[in-house]
Amino acid sequence: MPDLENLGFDDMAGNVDSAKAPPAPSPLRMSKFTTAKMRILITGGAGFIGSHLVDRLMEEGTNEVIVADNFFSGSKENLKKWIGHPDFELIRHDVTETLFVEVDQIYHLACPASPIFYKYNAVKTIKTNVIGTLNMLGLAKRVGARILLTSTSEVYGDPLEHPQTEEYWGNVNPIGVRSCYDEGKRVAETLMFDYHRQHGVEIRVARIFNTYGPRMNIDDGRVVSNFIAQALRGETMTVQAPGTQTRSFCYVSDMVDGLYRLMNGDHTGPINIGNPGEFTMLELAGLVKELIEPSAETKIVENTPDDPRKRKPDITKATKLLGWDPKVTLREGLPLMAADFKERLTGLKA
Ligand SMILES: O=C(O)[C@H]1O[C@H](OP(=O)(O)OP(=O)(O)OC[C@H]2O[C@@H](n3ccc(=O)[nH]c3=O)[C@H](O)[C@@H]2O)[C@H](O)[C@@H](O)[C@@H]1O
Repeated sequence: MPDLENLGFDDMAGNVDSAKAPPAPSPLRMSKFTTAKMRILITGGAGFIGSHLVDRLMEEGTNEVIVADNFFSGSKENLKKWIGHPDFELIRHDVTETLFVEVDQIYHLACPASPIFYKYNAVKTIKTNVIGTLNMLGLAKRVGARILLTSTSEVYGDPLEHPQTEEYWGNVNPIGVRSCYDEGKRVAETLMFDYHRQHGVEIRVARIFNTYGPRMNIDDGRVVSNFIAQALRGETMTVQAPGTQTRSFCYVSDMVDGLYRLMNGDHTGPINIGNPGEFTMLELAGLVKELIEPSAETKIVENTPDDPRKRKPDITKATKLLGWDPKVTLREGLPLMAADFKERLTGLKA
């Protein structure tokens, strides 16, 4: 039996004994704690998943939300309904620089997530993952905040185990073109557990699997957004060879619910959050044709290096420890995303 506590994993009951008591919030924050709203920082909150999380937290009405985003891939447009709200603040900030705010919780999402975007400036991507996570952990330690990292299924690399459980250590190329992201997130996870063991910081680590839904950048470059945009523009859908590689697609509202439950539950993780429905890229293209644009055609194009051949989360832990399971099927979610893309592409909605 491995020493789970020293590995940083939850035991089967999902508990990790901290080596230390968590750092205490500042006296001012403490004094207001029972009366003030929960103050929550979301790094990357102007992005696709981040902005949906902002909606969820703002709609509760019991939170103050601060978004820090450098707008590399995120957009103010995603947050426009909250700008000017007294409980909402938007800061143009790059997480590779330190940030001083007094908060109770930190959702640390900031990082470009589409392969095209994260490979564009690989050095910046790894700095974001390493220095950005160090900065946010330093903040969490100083103010006694609980911090949640959105890690990724990419920590499993091109997996040799299928489906992937949280105990699988992965098969990752440390020097490839994707390494800035997948190795970057692996280091970020290490930093989270080191701050937890050494300094008692309260951590939560989610491993996010492919997520889709309204508000994704139309030219984001990921497969669901590409296929839908191509189908709606009358272009041919580009299936990267061989087309039999698989992914499991989670609708964004399910993802946000999983992150929220993880943050507010008692388990550090890492916990897989994803929809275990598994599809080949050819099947996905077939669904887009069937559900969105019957005239859409597909063509096979060249793939990129180190593309994982298969990916599917084992969500036993999320179900058991968080009471979470995804509700929206791909058949239900694709038309919802297509409706949003259609509105934006035809300019009906600014
Ligand atoms: O969500 C995840 O778990 C991770 O997956 C993504 O990486 P990837 O799965 O490669 O995402 P896509 O770029 O959407 O590619 C998925 C598959 O679709 C294929 N693809 C992509 C684009 C396209 O036009 N056509 C196409 O067939 C790719 O070859 C790949 O096999 C992102 O890198 C990460 O942000 C994220 O953490």
